Amino acid sequence: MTQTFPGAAAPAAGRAAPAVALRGLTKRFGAVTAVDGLDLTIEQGEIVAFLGPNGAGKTSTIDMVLGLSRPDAGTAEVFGMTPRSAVAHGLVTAVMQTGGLLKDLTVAETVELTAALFAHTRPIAEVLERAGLTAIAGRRVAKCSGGEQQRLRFAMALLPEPELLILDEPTTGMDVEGRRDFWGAIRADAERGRTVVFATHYLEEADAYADRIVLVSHGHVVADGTAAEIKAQSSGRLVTATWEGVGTSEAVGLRSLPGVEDVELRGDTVLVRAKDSDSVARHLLTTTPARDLQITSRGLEDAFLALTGDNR
Ligand SMILES: Nc1ncnc2c1ncn2[C@@H]1O[C@H](COP(=O)(O)OP(=O)(O)OP(=O)(O)O)[C@@H](O)[C@H]1O
Repeated sequence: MTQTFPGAAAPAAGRAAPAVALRGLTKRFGAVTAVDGLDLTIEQGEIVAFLGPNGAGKTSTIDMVLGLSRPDAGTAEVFGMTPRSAVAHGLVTAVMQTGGLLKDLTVAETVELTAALFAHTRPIAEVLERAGLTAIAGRRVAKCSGGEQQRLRFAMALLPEPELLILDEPTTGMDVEGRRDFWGAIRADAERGRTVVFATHYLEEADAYADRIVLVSHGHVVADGTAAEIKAQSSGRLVTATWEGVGTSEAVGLRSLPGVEDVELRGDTVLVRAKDSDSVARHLLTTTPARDLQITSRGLEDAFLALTGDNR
């Protein structure tokens, strides 16, 4: 995808710079290493969930991507430039969890006041519409629900029409309906090609709204891929088949296939746990009398616990 940014440094010849490029990113707070040599590239247009348990280093990483803090080692680049430069160019904005709202203003007044801080913004009516706030534009912030307040922060973040939108645990404390409306607005907006990165510790949110999940634990990336890939990575898949008369020698044969982790026999049923379920299925169907194949993957929750060592 080729994009041009007014006033921004030209991207590397012939190719758009990644939205985010983190190399060996490290942040320490005294004895605590919050971010520990983190490497990550996010291409333009991706919707990425930054998923991890409490204290994994999500907020510390985001703060460095936004230029709010400096790495102790490594580098953070946003669209090929320093984070501060990207923020100054209006290329990146953020929706944070709390703060930044004046309770006595209305929704529209809040957006108008924020717009006055930028040299150029999208029309106010348009950002209110995109954040699903038109119907409550005249409502005082104090009367808005948690979900409506987050959509207001989203509207404020949309004003400079950023290329990259960063959300740090944006739905903490929201009810189910508020979350659904909030993500509905974000997803609809992302269809325009905006890059979206959000930190969360809600598995279901990462699964439902991200194209790609970057799982972090103890300050570094422990898994990276689609929800399905991450599930497969930690626990593999279970291939179950009916194989009349299957015995120990057949089980030993299956066990020797590449990527097979475990084989279990239950009467005429064989259960094979494997990283590469496709090749197991192919083997069973083409070289054995096995039939009634089923392939199932374990849940993202299992993957999360296995990969992060989190014992919530
Ligand atoms: N300003 C700070 N001073 C000291 N320690 C800090 C500071 N900020 C973060 N930490 C520590 O760094 C580690 C990573 O924290 P961080 O907030 O980045 O994690 P997180 O993944 O965002 O967690 P959460 O989901 O709870 O927000 C934690 O151990 C935290 O206590």
